[in-house]
Amino acid sequence: MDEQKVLSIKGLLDDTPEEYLSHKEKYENSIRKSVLFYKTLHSTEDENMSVDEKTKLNFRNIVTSAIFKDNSPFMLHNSMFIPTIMGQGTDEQREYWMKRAKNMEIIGTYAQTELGHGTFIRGLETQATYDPDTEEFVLHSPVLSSYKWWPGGLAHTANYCIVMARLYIKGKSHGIHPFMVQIRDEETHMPLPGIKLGEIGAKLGFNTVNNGFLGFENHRISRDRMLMKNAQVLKDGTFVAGSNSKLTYGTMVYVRVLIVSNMANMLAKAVTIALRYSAIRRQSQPKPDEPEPQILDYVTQQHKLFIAIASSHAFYMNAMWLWEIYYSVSLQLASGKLDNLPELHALACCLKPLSTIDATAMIEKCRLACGGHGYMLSANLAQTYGLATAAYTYEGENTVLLLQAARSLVKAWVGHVKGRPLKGTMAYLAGDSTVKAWDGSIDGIIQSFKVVAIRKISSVVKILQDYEKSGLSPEDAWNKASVFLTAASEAHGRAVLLSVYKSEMDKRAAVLSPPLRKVLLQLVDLYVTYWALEKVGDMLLYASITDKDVDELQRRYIELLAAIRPNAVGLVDAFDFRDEILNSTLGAYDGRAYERLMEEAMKSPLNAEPVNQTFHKYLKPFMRGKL
Ligand SMILES: CCCCCCCCC/C=C/C(=O)SCCNC(=O)CCNC(=O)[C@H](O)C(C)(C)COP(=O)(O)OP(=O)(O)OC[C@H]1O[C@@H](n2cnc3c(N)ncnc32)[C@H](O)[C@@H]1OP(=O)(O)O
Ligand SMILES: Cc1cc2nc3c(=O)[nH]c(=O)nc-3n(C[C@H](O)[C@H](O)[C@H](O)COP(=O)(O)OP(=O)(O)OC[C@H]3O[C@@H](n4cnc5c(N)ncnc54)[C@H](O)[C@@H]3O)c2cc1C
Repeated sequence: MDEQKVLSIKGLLDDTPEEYLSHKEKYENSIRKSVLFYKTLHSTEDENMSVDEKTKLNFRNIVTSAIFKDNSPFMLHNSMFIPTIMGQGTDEQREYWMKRAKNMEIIGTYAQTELGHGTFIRGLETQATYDPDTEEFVLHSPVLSSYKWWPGGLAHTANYCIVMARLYIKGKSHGIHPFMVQIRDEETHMPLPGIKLGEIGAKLGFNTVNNGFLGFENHRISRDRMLMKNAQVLKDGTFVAGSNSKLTYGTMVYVRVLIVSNMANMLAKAVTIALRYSAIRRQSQPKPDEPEPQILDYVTQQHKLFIAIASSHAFYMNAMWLWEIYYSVSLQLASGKLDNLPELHALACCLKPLSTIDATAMIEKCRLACGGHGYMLSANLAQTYGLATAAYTYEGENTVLLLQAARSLVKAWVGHVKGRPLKGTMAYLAGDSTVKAWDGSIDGIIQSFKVVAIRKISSVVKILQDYEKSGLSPEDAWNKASVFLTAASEAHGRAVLLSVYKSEMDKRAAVLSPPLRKVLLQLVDLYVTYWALEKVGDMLLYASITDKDVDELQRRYIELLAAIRPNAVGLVDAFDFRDEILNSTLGAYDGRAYERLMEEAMKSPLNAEPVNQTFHKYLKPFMRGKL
């Protein structure tokens, strides 16, 4: 990266650590850094790029911005505002709005969630009522619960937003559709008439994303502001429905795919910090006549951390694989072919939850593996956890998405039993679900995970059918069985994660140098063995593993940890995060953790003076019995 760009990254550094800034200063500082980031690191497309190149550039920009500035007030502009224009706008609307959005002439966000509804999109209450006399939509928030609540950048940053609102024409509801709405004056940045804007307040994390609220008081927009690729409203108010009402949900599928890659990146950052720290931290004296060992030499420490390296690789491989599927389905949708959309939706509904569940848990484990210093904000592990755990909820709360995936799995299984062919990533459900003898090879274990998924899906379908036979409605049967429906989805997702990681690594292994191939395949082996041990109950129940096999698996796992240990630091160095990006006292490349901890401590405002003014004001009188 050229020096100019490096200098600009240094500008991303905070002279005063963010934790000592006020809520307002944090936001203002983040705007400063986001502008700096965009001016230097954001790659802009040129006009003669193909759609293919433009789409992939946008994907790269989002991933880069996530690496460099994952809690920027501009986050939604790139990750949802632009993709919605691309996915939901007509050619003419795309032409006009993409230019303005790409050049950052306008800054947008995506306003769907309301105070009263986040998961249940069909329950959204913001109204867009068509007025054929003026050829306008009247946007209105009828009740408090209909206020848009959460959109990133909405509070003080964006001047435009995509509003997902319920379309009414002549009193009839036509469902939820996307509307391009200017919310602030482009010159003064004041909220436009009939628009109430504000910030929703401090959060567990993401405190510089500027999440806001938005209420409408009969605010009018012209007809051409409804994004009309998938459904149209003609001048006279005729509604023309799209081929599939779920096409308006397209941006969410796109972001779910993005999130899988973002989890790979977040986990890579956290394990780089924790592992580098574990290499310099020495503690305890197991052997009296020897120096204190690196904590990285404790096998329990390796158990905490090495799986995070492998998981980051697994999420990355799955994300790239899923992105290719998303991209090909998007091209099919463009030509009106919808039949692969359900599978893409189900895949995203599995991989987004599993990658966020695993990454969140493993980032927390990285923090805990650093002992007391992991608890310092200057370690940047708590903040990384805060960012990752948000993804459990946003873009489709994980339980809800796993239930969505279960919907597809149940349909596929019932169809299979009736003789309908299974396809794509569900084809394995038609496979043999009896395991004669445990096969401890990597492929054998992955096959066992597929058997577990088949058995869990078939057994939860049986529960559903028994409930319905007993007279329960399908909805009540579904709710009663929902714990095991999510378990079936998780099993399917686990089987996909494992098999895709293995197959994608096999594809790449051929071109790797033998030493690199050996190390990367050790990580695949570790990942598969780790999960077989984590899910040993399922293996015992469905995959004929014996206690002897488990004993062998445990020994193999221990040997794998030992084999990976010599390359562990090299493996996280290979993630190649600059210190400015890790932004961690514990994870810097030079390993000077103690010096950095002290340097950061001295930046605390409290250390500006040896005696704080409260001594004379409160403590001394108190201790002298005078308060
Ligand atoms: C790098 C930086 C990081 C990226 C950084 C990103 C920062 C992000 C900041 C956060 C932004 C947000 O959160 S934006 C807001 C995100 N909100 C959400 O994701 C809301 C989640 N809720 C939903 O998606 C929906 O409500 C859902 C749960 C799917 C239910 O929808 P419905 O009720 O309309 O549909 P259902 O009745 O359940 O199902 C009807 C049928 O529709 C199908 N269906 C449902 N959704 C579908 C879909 N998306 N695509 C295709 N098909 C779909 C189902 O499979 C069913 O098919 P059949 O079974 O065949 O009938
Ligand atoms: C950091 C962050 C950033 C966000 N950014 C944006 C943004 O930019 N734009 C935007 O529009 N939104 C944004 N959101 C909102 C986000 O999309 C919603 O929070 C999310 O969709 C979940 O909806 P909810 O909050 O209403 O939770 P709920 O749906 O109320 O979930 C609460 C509980 O109810 C359960 N539940 C709900 N429905 C069901 C069901 N059918 N079956 C079983 N259990 C159910 C859930 O599993 C969960 O345990 C953001 C949220 C966060 C945390």
